[in-house]
Amino acid sequence: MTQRQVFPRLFLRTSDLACGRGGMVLARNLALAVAPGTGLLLRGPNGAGKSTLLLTLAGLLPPLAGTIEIEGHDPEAGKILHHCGHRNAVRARLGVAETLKFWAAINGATGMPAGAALERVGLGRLARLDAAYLSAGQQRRLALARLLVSRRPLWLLDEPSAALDAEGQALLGSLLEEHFAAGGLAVIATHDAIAADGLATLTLGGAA
Ligand SMILES: Nc1ncnc2c1ncn2[C@@H]1O[C@H](COP(=O)(O)OP(=O)(O)OP(=O)(O)O)[C@@H](O)[C@H]1O
Repeated sequence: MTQRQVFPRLFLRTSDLACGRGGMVLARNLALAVAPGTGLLLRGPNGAGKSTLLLTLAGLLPPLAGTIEIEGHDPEAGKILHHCGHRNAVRARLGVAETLKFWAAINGATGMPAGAALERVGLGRLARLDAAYLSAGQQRRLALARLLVSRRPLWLLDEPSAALDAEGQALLGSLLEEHFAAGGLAVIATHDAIAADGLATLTLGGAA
């Protein structure tokens, strides 16, 4: 889908970045450069540090060295990133649409209405179901819908295609391409092939 540029032109850059946790350095000397309308796939074996790098970029873990810069970011413009971890943040006894409205209230209802976002990810007919009853792939789709109800330019996605069927994987690719067409950026940890234009790859080392 063609979409006009809606985000400010942001560049994510790191310089000599090192990240790790539990006393371990997992990656060092990272010079990432992610331009508007593009994404970076993080690959590498289990334990290589992909999730750790995403958490560091999200500001949820401190860098061990180096800097992370978002060029072009106006601090007055509000939050710029979504960090979507590999858990889906679904609570029992909250309906599917209610869950999404909850996230829109927390993160800002700046994107699609919840109903439209559910339709977009293929969950429209399940809007009233208890979200805890969703299958693993459906919960992953609900997590993707969170990206749509609150518009933010930088998506940091940890295993976004886990449990998705082939149609869900194609959906993920098209959501990324729409995000890129709007000038958004993404960094994605994955073991899967993600089919979207505008993706480069960084492989992290480390032992399984
Ligand atoms: N809180 C913690 N304290 C100590 N070590 C941790 C902690 N959390 C993760 N680790 C370790 O950090 C290393 C990197 O984990 P991380 O989740 O970043 O890897 P990953 O590349 O995302 O792996 P996977 O492909 O399995 O998802 C692992 O060896 C893990 O055991």
